[in-house]
Amino acid sequence: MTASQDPQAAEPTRITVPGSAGTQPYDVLIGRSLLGELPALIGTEARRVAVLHPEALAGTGELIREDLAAQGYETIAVQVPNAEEAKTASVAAYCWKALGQSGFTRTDVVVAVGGGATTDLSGFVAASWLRGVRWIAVPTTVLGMVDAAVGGKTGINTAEGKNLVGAFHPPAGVLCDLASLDSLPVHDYVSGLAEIIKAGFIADPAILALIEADPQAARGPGGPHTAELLERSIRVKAQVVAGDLRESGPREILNYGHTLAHAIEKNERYTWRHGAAVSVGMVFAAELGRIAGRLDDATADRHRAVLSSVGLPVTYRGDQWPRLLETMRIDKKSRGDRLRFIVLEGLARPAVLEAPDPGMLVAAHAEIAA
Ligand SMILES: NC(=O)c1ccc[n+]([C@@H]2O[C@H](COP(=O)([O-])OP(=O)(O)OC[C@H]3O[C@@H](n4cnc5c(N)ncnc54)[C@H](O)[C@@H]3O)[C@@H](O)[C@H]2O)c1
Ligand SMILES: O=C(O)C(=O)C[C@@H](O)[C@H](O)[C@H](O)COP(=O)(O)O
Ligand SMILES: [Zn+2]
Repeated sequence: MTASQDPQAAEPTRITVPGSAGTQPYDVLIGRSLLGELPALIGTEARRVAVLHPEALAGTGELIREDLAAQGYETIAVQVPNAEEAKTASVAAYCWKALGQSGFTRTDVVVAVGGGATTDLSGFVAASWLRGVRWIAVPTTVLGMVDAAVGGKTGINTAEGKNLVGAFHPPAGVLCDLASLDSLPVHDYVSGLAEIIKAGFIADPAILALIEADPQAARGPGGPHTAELLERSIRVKAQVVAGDLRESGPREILNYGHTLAHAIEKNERYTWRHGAAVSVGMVFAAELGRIAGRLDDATADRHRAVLSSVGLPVTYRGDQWPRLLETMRIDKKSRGDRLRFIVLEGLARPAVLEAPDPGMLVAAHAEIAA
């Protein structure tokens, strides 16, 4: 029996991401056994479908490919490396070659099955192939569901840093099958909690209360609030990107904690998970906000407490500051020589801190230095 024929499938939750900057609205579905939704999203014009998946999900990728082949599409499965190793120009070129050799035209469709690294790469391949083909995201990690697959930021890394090449190219739909979280290692599950906690601090403090009520339960898919945490975070993301797809202003709040996080990821040669780096980055941003006189002590301290309660890191090697500072200069929020950070002026009150005094950065760094 294919997943699309599962009689147990309950009605999924549907969150619509409104169209923005001339793009079409699309739905994020959260539930179980959602593969039956794929053909409607692929549409009737498509003849070929490419299923991109990481090595770790070879079985799932093949199952989806077979399901679509049985429905009459010409299908290819394209296996890419796990995690950040997939977000390179050479892997993108490998995918372009696979599309070219299969005769992939503008009406054909990419289906991305995997975590945020896979959906970032696949979305970028879809954005660049023939200058843009339709793609559908099937995120299989917490982080992919609540953040990476939603909002249309796609991209790859370069030797100089994280996500430096990419495109805004929203998917035609996002299918979050909760069953896929059962196979996710706890380390990866917890990494996704960092982006959920980010959504809590920048927009929806109820998220923080749900996690603080039982941090241990939040560390796995069986917790009492799993679905609510995912849904609340997706609603935050959907609402923010709806107003500013191309990040001309308000969308920058989703980058809370990311200025330092991306520098840590590069410094660690991408052996740290993104969420772990975002966790340290948010503590840094909270300290920066406090030192700049914008954020109260209690909210700043709450970052360290809630992040460490679920097992996320809140410190980083103290001897790396010059390298981190250098990398932060190429952050996408920078303007010329001016570094720009998202800070909080209270719970759910994000703001931009422009060109902070270097002494403030050093002082904030001292608070996270191990
Ligand atoms: N585009 C965006 O808006 C956006 C937002 C947030 C993060 N991101 C990006 O997302 C990436 C991080 O994504 P991630 O945390 O999902 O990690 P990931 O994609 O690197 O996946 C982590 C590991 O889990 C494996 N995996 C995935 N699903 C699995 C499953 N169900 N069971 C077992 N193993 C599974 C992967 O193959 C990989 O080895 C980073 O590159 C980050 O920059 C993008
Ligand atoms: O969607 C956004 O906008 C974000 O900033 C979400 C982040 O969680 C995500 O990591 C994003 O990929 C970072 O984007 P970048 O523009 O800083 O590379
Ligand atoms: Zn992120």
